[in-house]
Amino acid sequence: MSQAPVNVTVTGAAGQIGYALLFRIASGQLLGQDVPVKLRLLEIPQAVKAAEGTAMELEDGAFPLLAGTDIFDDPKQAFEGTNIALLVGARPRSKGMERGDLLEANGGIFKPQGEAINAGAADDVKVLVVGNPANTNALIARSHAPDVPADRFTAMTRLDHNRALAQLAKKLGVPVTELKKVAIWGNHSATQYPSVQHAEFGGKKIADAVDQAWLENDFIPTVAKRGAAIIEARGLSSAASAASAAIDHVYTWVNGTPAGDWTSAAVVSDGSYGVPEGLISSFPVTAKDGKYEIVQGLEIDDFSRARIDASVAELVEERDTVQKLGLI
Ligand SMILES: NC(=O)C1=CN([C@@H]2O[C@H](COP(=O)(O)OP(=O)(O)OC[C@H]3O[C@@H](n4cnc5c(N)ncnc54)[C@H](O)[C@@H]3O)[C@@H](O)[C@H]2O)C=CC1
Ligand SMILES: O=C([O-])CC(=O)C(=O)O
Repeated sequence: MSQAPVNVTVTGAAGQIGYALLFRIASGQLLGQDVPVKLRLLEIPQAVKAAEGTAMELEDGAFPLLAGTDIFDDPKQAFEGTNIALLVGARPRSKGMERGDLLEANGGIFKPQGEAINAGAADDVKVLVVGNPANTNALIARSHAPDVPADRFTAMTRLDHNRALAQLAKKLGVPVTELKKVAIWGNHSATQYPSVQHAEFGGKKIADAVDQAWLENDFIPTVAKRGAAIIEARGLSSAASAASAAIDHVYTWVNGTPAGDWTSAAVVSDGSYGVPEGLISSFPVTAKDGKYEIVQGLEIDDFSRARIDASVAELVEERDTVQKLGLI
């Protein structure tokens, strides 16, 4: 360990995603095998004891890159000096509950966390919001962190991106590594638009290899409703796959996307593709020098346009709701 440890704050550390995520961070998969990390866990007071148990197990892992684990129940302390903030803690959706129902319940969590990030995080802080409704929770946190550059606030649609890759690989009978330029647009919700308009496999266009009916009736709904299908099957929402996607999102943010490909992340819109400025919407993005950037100049066909607009309309609605609730 030659360099100083990177401070990584994880909220909801005693939850199911936390349990899958922390050990992968400690093993070096978040930032790289030569980067020591210090964990700062945030939980609500009732769950601090459980977080302490997880911290004991982290200790028992004897991870060479783990420089220590601290536990807090106060966001101000948890985000002090943090370089990477993973905002996981929220109330998960239970059977039959829609994301809209969660806005009010979760909004209150993300305001104080945004304020704490603004007050105490390191200058280079990068924030990933996982807790649902992730895009709008990120919007709330960001609106209470006016001193932090807008491009440091992101929400997770990498799980949707990975789900799309998996479905396409299965359909086409190719490994996921062959697939390029798949994109998730819009909200991390059932309205999201998983797009293959520009996607390729082995140099060929995916849109030419699958029929439109399969895309519309099978692929898009399967990816967009996968979260609900996992809840139906497991009785609990996705956890290990969500943790894995959070690792991918941050690793890519820090280490970059490969040439000739992109990934998907919800980032603050600059007005690109008609998405209102300031909304946190998923786009195809590249990462370079520690920055995510929206891929520019893509031609958007009519089918894609309608799907993007529908999901963005939902984001506008969520924004208007939290505005009315005084959360932004
Ligand atoms: N963006 C995405 O792709 C995905 C998002 N999710 C979302 O991630 C969130 C977490 O999921 P799970 O770990 O399964 O939930 P969980 O219920 O197992 O854990 C949530 C944890 O957050 C803690 N918590 C609640 N309020 C907090 C606060 N104010 N500060 C710190 N911690 C707090 C709880 O005590 C609990 O330990 C949910 O909102 C879920 O819907 C889940 C899967 C995918
Ligand atoms: O649907 C949920 O609540 C969990 C989630 O976000 C997902 O699995 O994509």
